[in-house]
Amino acid sequence: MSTLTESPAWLALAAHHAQIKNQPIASFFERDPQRFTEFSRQFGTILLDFSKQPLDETAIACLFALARQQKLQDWIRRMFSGDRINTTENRAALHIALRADTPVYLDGVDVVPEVNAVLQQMAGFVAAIQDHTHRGYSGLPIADVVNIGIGGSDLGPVMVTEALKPYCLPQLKVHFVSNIDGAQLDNILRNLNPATTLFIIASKTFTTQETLTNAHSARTWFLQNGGDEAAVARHFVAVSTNIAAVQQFGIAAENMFTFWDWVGGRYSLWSAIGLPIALAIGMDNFRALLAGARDMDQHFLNTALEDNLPVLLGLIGIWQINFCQATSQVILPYDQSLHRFSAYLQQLGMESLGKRVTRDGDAVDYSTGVIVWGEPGTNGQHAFYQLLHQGTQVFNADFLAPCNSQHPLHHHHTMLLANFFAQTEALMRGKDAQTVRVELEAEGIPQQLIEQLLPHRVFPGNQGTTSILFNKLDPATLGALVALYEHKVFVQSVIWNINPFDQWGVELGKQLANTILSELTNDRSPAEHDASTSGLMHYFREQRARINE
Ligand SMILES: O=P(O)(O)OC[C@H]1O[C@](O)(CO)[C@@H](O)[C@@H]1O
Repeated sequence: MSTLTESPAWLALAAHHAQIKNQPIASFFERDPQRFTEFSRQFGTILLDFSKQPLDETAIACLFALARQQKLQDWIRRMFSGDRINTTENRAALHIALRADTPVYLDGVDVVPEVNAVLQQMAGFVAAIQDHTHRGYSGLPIADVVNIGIGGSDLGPVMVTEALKPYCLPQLKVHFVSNIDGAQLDNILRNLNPATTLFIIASKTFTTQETLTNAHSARTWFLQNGGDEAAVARHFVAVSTNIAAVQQFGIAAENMFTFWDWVGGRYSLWSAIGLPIALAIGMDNFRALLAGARDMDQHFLNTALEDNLPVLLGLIGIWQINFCQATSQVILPYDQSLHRFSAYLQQLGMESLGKRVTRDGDAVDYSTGVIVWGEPGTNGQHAFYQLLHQGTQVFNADFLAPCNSQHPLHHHHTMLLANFFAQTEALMRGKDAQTVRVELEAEGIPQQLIEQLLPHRVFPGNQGTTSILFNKLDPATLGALVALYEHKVFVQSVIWNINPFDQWGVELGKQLANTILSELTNDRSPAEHDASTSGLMHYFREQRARINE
């Protein structure tokens, strides 16, 4: 047994869970008419309601005791003060400095001036594109921006530009290419004019196979369709921490926006990786996004655990995963503009928390990160909610929605929210056999058929959900929501004693892909592969040869 699972706070939680696990969530409401007020918290315009979670006051108190036992507040302070808490890479995790307006120190040096200098550089570039000072090689204004990046160099910018569509400036279209599958790049390029297209090559390391391959193909397309080498500088900029690799690619230092090794890829949308966001929504709105995140940072740093939204969200997840045995976290935004939000949180959660050893390298004997998934409501209702209502999996669900839409179809928004509220109520209450029987009898269904149908029409309910309502999905609110989830992930990492800032698990597949690629391209006989991999490679070669005949 690990020190965590044998610790007093963990054992108290386990014992309390055994006591209350058979009490329906609905019964907590019957016993406590004030439950909604007591089990919800507000920060700014964000309301977090966890009253529909399967826990009571004692459970919450035990969770706070666990947080204290794991020294959560110390860890929060360590992150904010630039300690090298990413120990396997010997790096700080200072994404909070990207949105700070007071000094943040790394090794005794305030990093905020450097951050501001890059923000200034971004502002100048955004203004030059917008006011047409920066034009394409033929003198026409830039009309399309193509961001080439993957993972954290793609998901954040895509998610935010989609979420903030109402704030996007009409004269510029921003496109995203991430996949090594050439279909994505080809589909975008075939509709673009090189003379009016700007490429942003976004890669923290500038070594990522997908991004560099797409970047080279984009440059070839540019050169073959009217651009020349001298024009590349006007049409290609890079965002990276790796100046040497950027220059080697052929992009001059003055066309590069930098960031720092203390910014994890999945925490980087606030840095120059956010350049496509700033081009899409304008620099003022980008700064509002940063300000919203900063407000959440200050809330996280300075608020007592009991009223701290990221702490609460993280601890609810701990209760669900480690005590209720939830195996997935479903993110259900009732807002179509948040349609990439769960994909974004998937990288944030699964790269950060998909760890099997503690900070000290000992194997864990408790669950850590779970699968993160989801789609916007109401689409999900007609696709996978069946499993949520009547399947056998234990999951934790976050429902999110703005109280006010940004479109004029207000009655749609009321219907959308009615569905949100109905689903969380249905997941909690379920429908018992007696209710089903009465309904079927009222429909005049014969008794024998009622008995047959009954088990299929019963909903067990008692599924925990957290509801997050906010006033409107404006840049500041989105910034606060993303920071809320970043810090939630950090809270869970502290409880589990794992490092959320590395991602060694992505390396093995990359190494093997390089070996296999050279075997496939050079038609070399495969090295030591298993029979399945060799068989697949052989089959692929044969089939490809056949198509090319
Ligand atoms: O920005 P880069 O260095 O191209 O990396 C892209 C992504 O690849 C990963 O390293 C995973 O392979 C992510 O962590 C990262 O966001």
